[in-house]
Amino acid sequence: MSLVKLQGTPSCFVCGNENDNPRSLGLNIFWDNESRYTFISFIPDESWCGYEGMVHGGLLAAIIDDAMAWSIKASDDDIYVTGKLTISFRKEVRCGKKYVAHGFLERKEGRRAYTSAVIKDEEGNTCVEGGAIFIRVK
Ligand SMILES: CCCCCCCC/C=C\CCCCCCCC(=O)SCCNC(=O)CCNC(=O)[C@H](O)C(C)(C)COP(=O)(O)OP(=O)(O)OC[C@H]1O[C@@H](n2cnc3c(N)ncnc32)[C@H](O)[C@@H]1OP(=O)(O)O
Repeated sequence: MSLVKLQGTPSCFVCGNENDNPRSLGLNIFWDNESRYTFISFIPDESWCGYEGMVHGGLLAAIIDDAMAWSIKASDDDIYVTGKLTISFRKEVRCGKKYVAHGFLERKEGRRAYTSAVIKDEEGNTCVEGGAIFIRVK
């Protein structure tokens, strides 16, 4: 496995930088050309919570969305937007613990790109599963 750091989008809530977006989570996105997975590792802090100590599901959806978007972007210069996002929260994600999100491009059909993603904890348990249909913008 050889991970390459992707550039991110400066203004992005997930992968931006604090100069362009002070509210960005500022997460780094990596790409493995062998497995064709994206990798986003993160340790949520208390400001990410909904219920105390439990990370907000909407925020996890944003990370999953980005992990999948970059699995397309890693090999395609076209612009895609999220058309449909599905998500299953299998196990709670806790503040202060380490997690990794992976995104994967399953296939393309016409203007659609079908993707999947997971968030796992350090023990390898799947906490969140996601899927999306991205649409290539004309
Ligand atoms: C200096 C550095 C610069 C670097 C730059 C790097 C670039 C960045 C790269 C990577 C970063 C990624 C980080 C971001 C990640 C987050 C992404 C988001 O959150 S995006 C925001 C949320 N999404 C929206 O706001 C979409 C809003 N919706 C729309 O705009 C339209 O509805 C759109 C474009 C999706 C479709 O509209 P139509 O009019 O163009 O096309 P129609 O004819 O409706 O659909 C085209 C095909 O797509 C299917 N389709 C459309 N919507 C669908 C849906 N919801 N589910 C399934 N299929 C759908 C249709 O059935 C049709 O399929 P048939 O061609 O007939 O086979």
